[in-house]
Amino acid sequence: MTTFIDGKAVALRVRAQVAAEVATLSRKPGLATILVGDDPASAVYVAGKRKAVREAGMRDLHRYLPATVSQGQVAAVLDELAADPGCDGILLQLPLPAHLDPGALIDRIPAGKDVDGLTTHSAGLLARGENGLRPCTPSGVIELLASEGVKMRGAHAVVVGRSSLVGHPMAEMLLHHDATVSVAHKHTTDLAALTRTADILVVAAGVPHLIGAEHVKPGAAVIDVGIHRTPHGLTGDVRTTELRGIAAQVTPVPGGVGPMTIAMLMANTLRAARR
Ligand SMILES: NC(=O)C1=CN([C@@H]2O[C@H](COP(=O)(O)OP(=O)(O)OC[C@H]3O[C@@H](n4cnc5c(N)ncnc54)[C@H](OP(=O)(O)O)[C@@H]3O)[C@@H](O)[C@H]2O)C=CC1
Ligand SMILES: Nc1nc(=O)c2c([nH]1)NC[C@@H]1CN(c3ccc(C(=O)N[C@@H](CCC(=O)O)C(=O)O)cc3)C=[N+]21
Repeated sequence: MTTFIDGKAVALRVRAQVAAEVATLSRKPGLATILVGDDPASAVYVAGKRKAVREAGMRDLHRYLPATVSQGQVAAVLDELAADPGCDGILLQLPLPAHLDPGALIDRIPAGKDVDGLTTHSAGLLARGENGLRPCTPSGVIELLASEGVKMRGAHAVVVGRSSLVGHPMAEMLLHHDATVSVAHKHTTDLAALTRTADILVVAAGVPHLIGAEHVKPGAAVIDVGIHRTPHGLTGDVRTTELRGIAAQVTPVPGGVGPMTIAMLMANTLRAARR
């Protein structure tokens, strides 16, 4: 039996809880999403985040900047939001146009407002296992595993991908939950041999349909982070239908990790506002 994990349902639960707590606050938390340029996928994601902000009873402090904006102009917007006491969280949507330096811009976000968990400061707190704001997508994956009762302690977790947005923080968080963690990337020599040893397999490679039946140990939990827009709709990095009867749990795309990313962003914004 293979369970399809309903990320949308778990996400709605998290968001309802955040909204209930927001309703008790004397001041509404404010989240600033910053969208630079006209990448259509980014526009969809930011629209989803803004809708969640409104539904949580928070203030939407969205900023749009044209693709031609300079590094200095983006920095000025970030500095203004950093100084604004009504702004509790700042999210700079990635990817940025190629002439901008994302690392330098992200690091202008004060640690207390870093609801995306992507600054050098937040990454350092995660590496040291200290309290801080954590990246939303890997937090959402941990939440999904916990909600399904998947045991992390002592499990062999394999993370495919090592980006600072997903794979790397994912591996660190699984390590903090006492999993034994392996991280695969483009130079991994035999991907299938490694992934077949995984009790928990998190795939964030950005390669459509990379992972199939030949990569999965019977009884494993398989989490598909990948998102790709095709003429036939959204698809992930995992050939999910092949895993029926093999994996114990799999996440669908859409309706798996994506909605959790947005839910954890709401949770992080509430946390940032409380501090
Ligand atoms: N559902 C959600 O909420 C989110 C979904 N995503 C999606 O997740 C995917 C990954 O995103 P992101 O981490 O930003 O992507 P990146 O392109 O930044 O990173 C991809 C990682 O996968 C590794 N990789 C690529 N090809 C292979 C391969 N054939 N075998 C093993 N490893 C490989 C790369 O290795 P190397 O380091 O060697 O180059 C790299 O570390 C994308 O599809 C993205 O759209 C992203 C964020 C949130
Ligand atoms: N600074 C930054 N922070 C991010 O968190 C960030 C980012 N940049 N860049 C791009 C990725 C991608 N991402 C997603 C968010 C929601 C869905 C989501 O809601 N997906 C729905 C489908 C929505 C749809 O696309 O129609 C689902 O999977 O069911 C997906 C992906 C956040 N990212």
